[in-house]
Amino acid sequence: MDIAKVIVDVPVRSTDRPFDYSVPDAMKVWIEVGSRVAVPFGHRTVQGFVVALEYGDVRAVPGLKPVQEVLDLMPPLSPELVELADWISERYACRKISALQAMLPTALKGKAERLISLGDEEAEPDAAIFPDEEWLPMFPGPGREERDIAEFVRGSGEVSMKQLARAFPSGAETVKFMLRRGVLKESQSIKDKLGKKKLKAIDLAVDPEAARDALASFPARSARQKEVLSYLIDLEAVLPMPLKDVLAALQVTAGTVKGLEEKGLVEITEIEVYRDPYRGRDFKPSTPLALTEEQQAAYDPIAAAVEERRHEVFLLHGVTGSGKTEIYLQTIQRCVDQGRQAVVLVPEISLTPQMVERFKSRFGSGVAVMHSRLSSGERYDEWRKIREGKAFVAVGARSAVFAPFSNLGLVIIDEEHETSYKQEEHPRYHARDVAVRRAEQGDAVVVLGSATPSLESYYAARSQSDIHFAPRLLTMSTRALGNALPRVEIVDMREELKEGNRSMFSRGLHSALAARLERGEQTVLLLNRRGFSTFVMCRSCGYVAGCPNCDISLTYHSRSDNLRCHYCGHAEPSPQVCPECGSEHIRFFGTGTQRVEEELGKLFPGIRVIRMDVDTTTEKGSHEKLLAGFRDKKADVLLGTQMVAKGLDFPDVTLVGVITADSALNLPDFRAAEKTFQLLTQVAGRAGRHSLPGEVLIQSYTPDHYSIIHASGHDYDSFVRDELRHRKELHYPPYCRLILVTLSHEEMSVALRMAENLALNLQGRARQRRWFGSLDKLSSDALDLLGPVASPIPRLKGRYRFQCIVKWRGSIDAIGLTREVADELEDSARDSGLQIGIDVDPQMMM
Ligand SMILES: Nc1ncnc2c1ncn2[C@@H]1O[C@H](COP(=O)(O)OP(=O)(O)OP(=O)(O)O)[C@@H](O)[C@H]1O
Ligand SMILES: [Zn+2]
Ligand SMILES: [Zn+2]
Repeated sequence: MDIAKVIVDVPVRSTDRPFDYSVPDAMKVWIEVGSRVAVPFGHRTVQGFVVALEYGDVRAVPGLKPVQEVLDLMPPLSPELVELADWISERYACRKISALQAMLPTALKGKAERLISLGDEEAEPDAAIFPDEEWLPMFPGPGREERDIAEFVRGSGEVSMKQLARAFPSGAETVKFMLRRGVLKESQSIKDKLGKKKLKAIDLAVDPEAARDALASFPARSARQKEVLSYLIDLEAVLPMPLKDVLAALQVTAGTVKGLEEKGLVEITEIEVYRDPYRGRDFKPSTPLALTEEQQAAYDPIAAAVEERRHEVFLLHGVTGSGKTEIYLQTIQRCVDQGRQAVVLVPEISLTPQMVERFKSRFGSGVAVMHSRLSSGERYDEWRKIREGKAFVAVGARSAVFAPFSNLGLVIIDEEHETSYKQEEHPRYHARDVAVRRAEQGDAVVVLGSATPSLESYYAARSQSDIHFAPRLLTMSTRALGNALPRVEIVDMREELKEGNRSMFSRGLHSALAARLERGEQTVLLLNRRGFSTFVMCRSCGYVAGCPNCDISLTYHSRSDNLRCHYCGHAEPSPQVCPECGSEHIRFFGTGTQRVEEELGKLFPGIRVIRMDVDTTTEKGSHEKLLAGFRDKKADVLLGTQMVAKGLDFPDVTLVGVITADSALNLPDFRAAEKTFQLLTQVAGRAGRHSLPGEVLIQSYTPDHYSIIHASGHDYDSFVRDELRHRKELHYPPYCRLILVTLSHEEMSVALRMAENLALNLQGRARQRRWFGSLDKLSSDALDLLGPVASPIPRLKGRYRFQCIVKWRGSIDAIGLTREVADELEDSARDSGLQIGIDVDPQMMM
């Protein structure tokens, strides 16, 4: 008899381990490692995942409960993904169940449902309670209701508690009474949030010969039926086909088909269909381009590793427009030719239709797309296309790293420096590191591509001594189409102010824009909004509208004319007068994209602007519409936030302007300079990509900052040199690794005490193990601790927050130790409402 080890969906720490269940004989063939099952847990039925199967003597384990149900015919996870989940839970100090669930589409997050069926035969309603039919009118009370309920349940065999409540809104008492007496019984089952989409289809019920015979003997008045039948005979090879297609093609009604069905000539069935988010769109097929010499030199080693099925990580450092995408496409082809599959990760915001099109054009319907703007039904179906072997390339955001391919040969991570590859909620994994781990398991190749590689990856490639992985560096320093990188000019905004220009546009940017309008060329304007918000301030007394639950200012939303907190969702109407001093001079501040748009309208009457930001891209497909409009030259300017900086390839864009380059430089984040450099380099790369030369203007209040100077010179190497020097001095990655521990509690004093407690315990234990010490000596194992200090957002959703930062290096198990100390503290403070969050390799320091 088999024993299944199951991780159950009960999100508390004490259940964060496999539980044993016996496997009933009838389920044996269906249960595998990776199966999703329903199991009894306490008094409930919960969903779980089989992480191991063992042969054992079930009789030796008294009280072992059986698996109740196998939820899918094909296990949604492979043994390889189950193993990966285990690695993630250790690497990122998260629960196993949350790692497993992160791998699946939400549609498969089943929840228990209570089902009611008729009870034992003996408990059948007896005559005393169920009055005879003729007496019924005289017994309108519980007896009658009980009979009706029993009939209702008998009719469907099994009904959910919900259905029952809907049919008998006031019958709850009676149902309870019946359950107690055993007339009804309750069971639980796991129900998925979403099913497969089914469509009515039509098929011949007899073989084509017989159908043809029937056709010959049809009465003349059934012309319509005759028409349908001969249509079906002609298309016999593609049956069953969707019923609605037949109805539409022949302009007949369902009644006509029904007639044929009654004659036994056709049958109506159901077929499963995939919800295709790109349905009805034509993708022009594309063929491989002849590679340039530089591309070839980068392509060869990647292709060789793929060919030899050898695990290797490459860092493809190629300037904007160097043709990285073509290399991705051709290496994927190599991988697919071997019968293996490929995953392409793209940051969520650059997963534009233009990007998807490049892959669909080359690989057609073999491409599955996974990102959060799809409906959950579409996402589920794209996922199934992969699981069922109908797709061989998955293009998607972060979570596509879990695409359920059976034989993954290549993972490409475009814009590998993007912080969005780190998930900011549980499980806090980094898709790049997960990809490397997954590729290691299956002898697959990883390509990290970027014009501005993250310092972590670049340093690892250069020093070949990193703890995560040591990629091989491939460099492309020229553009594929042979044109030069655009000329970049820095504009000192302090000078502008001195000379009396108070506008947000410098004179230089103004005249460059005017020239573009004259020549009919296009402009991309970037507003670096990181660090900016459109908050409401009183100009008389300085009052700023803040969130009552969090220590941050509220953001103004013009659409709804209200103020909202981006952290807790609190919303309130925007004030007409200042609540502090009563002044009417209260209005929203900060350089929002809307204000830039207004100003543009004033400076250049009639200018056509497409604005792209969180406000204009919330609707499904809006992103795409805006970009298509710009491509079709329906606008002179594309104005937006980070979204406009990445991946866009428009031939007529000859000017890129950055409104304020340095808004993010002063954020409390040690990566502030790196992010500024990356963003500026990326957006500058949008200009002059084709035949027309490009020009870039960067407006700045700190024009001497090295991140801005080096971005203007397209000088990645110098930037890295300067930035690494700072990181080394201050002991930040890549010279060590970080763990951010955040403690929160409703009472400030408790939060602080606990944070101090945690810091002391951590230090003490690190000392015992002789880990605690200075990070100055680069070669040794070491751990250091910063804090506790108040978090950059000191209060969130009504909870006070303190943080400690663990800095560590070497082969010590700092993650394990941090988790151990945090767990103990949480245990000792049980029921006090203390929450501890652990973020390994944090990307957001807030
Ligand atoms: N071998 C080639 N022959 C001709 N054209 C090419 C070749 N490779 C790439 N291109 C073209 O060069 C342009 C830039 O290529 P691509 O967009 O792939 O660059 P990239 O490195 O991904 O840029 P970015 O990092 O800025 O997104 C595209 O228009 C592409 O079609
Ligand atoms: Zn005021
Ligand atoms: Zn809030």
